Amino acid sequence: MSSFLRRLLFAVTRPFRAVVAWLRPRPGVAITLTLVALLAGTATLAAVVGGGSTARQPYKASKQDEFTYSDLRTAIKDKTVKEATLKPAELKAEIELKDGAKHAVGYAPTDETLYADLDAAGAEVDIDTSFAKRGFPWSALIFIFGLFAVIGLIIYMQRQQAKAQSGAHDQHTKKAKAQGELPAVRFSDVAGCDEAVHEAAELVEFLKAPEAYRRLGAKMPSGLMLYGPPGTGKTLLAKAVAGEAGAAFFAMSGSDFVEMYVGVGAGRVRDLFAKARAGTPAIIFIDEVDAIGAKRGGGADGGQSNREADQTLNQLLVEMDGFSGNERVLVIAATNRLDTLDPALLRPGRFSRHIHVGAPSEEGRLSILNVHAKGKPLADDVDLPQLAKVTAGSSGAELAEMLNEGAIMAARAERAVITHEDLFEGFLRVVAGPRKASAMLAAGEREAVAYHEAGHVLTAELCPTVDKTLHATINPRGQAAGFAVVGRSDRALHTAQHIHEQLIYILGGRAAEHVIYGTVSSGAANDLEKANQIARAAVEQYGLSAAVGQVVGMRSDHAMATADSEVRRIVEEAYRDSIALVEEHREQLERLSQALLAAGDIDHLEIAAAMEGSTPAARRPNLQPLPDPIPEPVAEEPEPERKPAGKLWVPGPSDVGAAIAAFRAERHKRALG
Ligand SMILES: Nc1ncnc2c1ncn2[C@@H]1O[C@H](COP(=O)(O)OP(=O)(O)OP(=O)(O)O)[C@@H](O)[C@H]1O
Ligand SMILES: [Zn+2]
Repeated sequence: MSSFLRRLLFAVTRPFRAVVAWLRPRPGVAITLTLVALLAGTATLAAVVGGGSTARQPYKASKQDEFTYSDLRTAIKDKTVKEATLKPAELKAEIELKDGAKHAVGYAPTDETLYADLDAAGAEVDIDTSFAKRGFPWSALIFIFGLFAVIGLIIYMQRQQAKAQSGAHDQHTKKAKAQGELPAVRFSDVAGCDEAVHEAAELVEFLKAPEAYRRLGAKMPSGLMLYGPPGTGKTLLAKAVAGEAGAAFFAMSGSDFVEMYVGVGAGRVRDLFAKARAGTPAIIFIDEVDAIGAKRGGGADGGQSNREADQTLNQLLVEMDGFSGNERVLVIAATNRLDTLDPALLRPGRFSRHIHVGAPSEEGRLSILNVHAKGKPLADDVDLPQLAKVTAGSSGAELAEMLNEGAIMAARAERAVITHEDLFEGFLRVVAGPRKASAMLAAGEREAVAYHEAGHVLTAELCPTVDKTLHATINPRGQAAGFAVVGRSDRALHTAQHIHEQLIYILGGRAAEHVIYGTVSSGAANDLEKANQIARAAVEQYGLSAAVGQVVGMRSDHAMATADSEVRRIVEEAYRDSIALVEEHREQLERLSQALLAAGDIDHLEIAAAMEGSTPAARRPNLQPLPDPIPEPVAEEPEPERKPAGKLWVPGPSDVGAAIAAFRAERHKRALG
């Protein structure tokens, strides 16, 4: 069989195979459908045989046959009919006269005596019930058509459902499926992960000039695995590889393969590779590869979806094993969790090259901000290096989103440029969600939240190894009633001193509530949980407890009891110090909470102003001396009429400060009235 024929056959039988594949795991549906089909088929057949439904047209004799109905009646009367065959389906009688002449004649459906009369006239009468020659069996055809329509509809609905589940990826997928795109993305668009870019660049050389490598016997790697936290630019990097190499980009997500019927996922893999091979050089990008490439067998969900994933994974491995090393096709897969992948995927010849795409460093964040700030008019007060500093822990996607949200804020306010305030609001939206205007807290609650957040801010200011608060708010956002954004630095300190201070800060909110009200609200439970986690890690992972010692991972009852009591001791000591710090700086606490109550949120300059009067000498002896807590000299612009009453407003470094102050005063009024 020629390959064309084979392909034709494949294409023609595809819908049937899809139906069968879909029905195979659903025996209930299959049996029901078969029963319905059998019943309906029998009913149709009966209707057709009975001839009940079709309107019958009397038989019309041809021109040559002049024998008419009245001739037949005459022949009956004369008893000259030898044989007669009645065909009620066609309202036709076939007559053989005794003289041997044969005729066909039509009769009326109302003619009920014809049979009896012929019989009485001594003719041999036969009734032919066959319907072969009657009109086309439309009802049967309509029925079959309807059956297919119903099956089609069921399948269509299933697909729609699967599509809805696989969500946003699908549109993207469809585009890529139709034909590989040639991305305009370049390596210069991928910032903050130079090592990953460097490694990927090698493969671009391979794709561009394979001969140079082949001459030396080098084989093109068939797969590249990108791994790292979400939003760090894995998709972007894969696109850039395609863009740099001038390769067609075919993208699919692992979940697209799985939420299909058994066998369809594997078919999609086959299609994808066939398309890519037809248009080399090509990049096949499989996002969320863990959806199909998770360790086989012992899956958590066990059942159907797993079998489907296994088939899809097998097909992927088969396709990759089929690479001869001459195809200029590179498969790039991305995952957040390398450790959950099936080892078969990571073997040489498959995804043997792994590139880590990690969360960006401060320097990396700055270059990502620069990339995405292109084409966005920024106000003079925007300080990208400062933003890179305060966004520690943010991914590239979050930074891009922050700039975008900032631009939206500026556009909404009909500003020509994007201000620092816009960007910071954008940042808060990304990390905590939009401000909840509807979820205003009751006055009492608001005050408690203000003290709580002020406690965090205050203790952070007083602890030298804890990063200082950049922004604190008691305006509910996302899930939180209030929170403090702390300028996390990238360093991970795990000294006893750092952990002690970190705990003082985390428990600072509870400490403030305790000092002011004597009780602690339920909203602070989360802090306690976090403090316990950190203390446990200090004891069990970092070996920071003398009583437990340097043994990691011991499991005796006694050791566990000792560890528990050590965790409790560490947390309690921190809480004690936290309360002491808050009590000693009650004045600053009051000023911070007053500022929060008045303005809703305060930034690092306002915090610095509220902290005035706190001196290193006033701090606990077990804390290191602090540097000056005021990070920047505060400008003294006299603009008293714009200040909201009773609030610590310190104008920012540029003239937007006035506008923000007015905006804040307005909001303040709304919040109170
Ligand atoms: N390193 C980076 N440089 C520039 N932009 C980036 C970077 N990382 C992320 N972005 C921005 O974030 C967007 C989303 O990133 P991308 O989809 O590549 O992340 P991902 O690592 O594939 O995420 P996921 O694991 O969720 O699939 C990109 O289109 C880009 O605008
Ligand atoms: Zn808290």
